[in-house]
Amino acid sequence: MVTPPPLSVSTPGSTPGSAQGDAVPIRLGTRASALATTQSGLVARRLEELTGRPVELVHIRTEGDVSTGSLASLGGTGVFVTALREALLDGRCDVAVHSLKDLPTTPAPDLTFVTPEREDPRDALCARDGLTLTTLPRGGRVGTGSPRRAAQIRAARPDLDVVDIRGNVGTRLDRAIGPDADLDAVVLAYAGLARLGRTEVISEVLDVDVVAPAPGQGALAVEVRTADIVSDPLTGTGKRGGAAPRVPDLAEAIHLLDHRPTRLAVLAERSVLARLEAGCAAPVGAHARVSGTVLELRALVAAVDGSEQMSRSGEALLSQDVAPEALDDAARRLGTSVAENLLADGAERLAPLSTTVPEKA
Ligand SMILES: NCc1[nH]cc(CCC(=O)O)c1CC(=O)O
Repeated sequence: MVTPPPLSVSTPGSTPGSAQGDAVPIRLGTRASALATTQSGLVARRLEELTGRPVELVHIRTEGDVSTGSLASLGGTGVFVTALREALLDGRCDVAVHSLKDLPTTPAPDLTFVTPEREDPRDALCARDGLTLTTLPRGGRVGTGSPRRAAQIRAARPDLDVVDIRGNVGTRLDRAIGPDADLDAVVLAYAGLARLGRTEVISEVLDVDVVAPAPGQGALAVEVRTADIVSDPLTGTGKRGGAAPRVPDLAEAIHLLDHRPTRLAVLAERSVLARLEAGCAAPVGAHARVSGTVLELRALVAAVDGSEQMSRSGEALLSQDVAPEALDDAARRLGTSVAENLLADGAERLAPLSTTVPEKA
């Protein structure tokens, strides 16, 4: 993927062997929610281990945090992401950590991200009294802000009343298991609960064949300025104006954070979304995994009312003797072809795939 620059670049304020306190700190941009700061904290620890430099967290407020409108009405694409990317591009931070599923599939100019090893990508039912999707009472109320989850819950249990909810993980959990709970259950990503240390609230981890996860769910994207990690082969310096990157050993650390099987799986999943021209608020699920030398993918489009679903699967052989870029291309082609099969089946009839609601300024 990226070529690490030479390691022995000297920087003002950091001589080799100097104490960590003298080293140029890495500034890591993060949203302020509990989940975001937890995820950023995990990446910050790894970066400190890999570089020996201190990592400073820089808090950035995004539209997704400020708005109280429903997630679907926000239009999905990029609500949690734009402000972090602006902070990276204007130099307020050097690294940004996103939940990959919140990242639009359109590449961001001048930015590059890697994906550390993914958590369990499945969704989790958090119900009162340990109830499961099969034991919830008839007409039970289940909260989710996600059209994808709503569609698949309704398809599995047409009698349930699916309620649109918003808020951070803690707020949503309170609706089902708090003292003032007004719902029987909520559906959340397993990964978010695991990172927050809250898996005890889960009453059932939903099988991917019952509720297909969001493309990229459970994975993090660690994003940097491309110029900071692509070195000029002649001078060993960053490409931007020939200047050395502000943090010289960031490139190698970023390279080491990348987990190839995760990267291939999420590339395939996100290529489904890209080919369908669907946003993260569309009722589209995709789950890919590397099994031996095979990349397996299943993708689904669902009618939000639960009346119908279409799914298609495919696999790609991962030859060992090709360049990483060729494997990336194979993963993308797999996602594209599975999406084209869904379109050929008439998936567009089931759901409006592209969200046309513009982002608020
Ligand atoms: N859209 C909010 C969001 N973005 C990422 C996660 C969970 C962590 C992940 O999927 O990696 C969540 C919360 C949820 O869906 O329950």
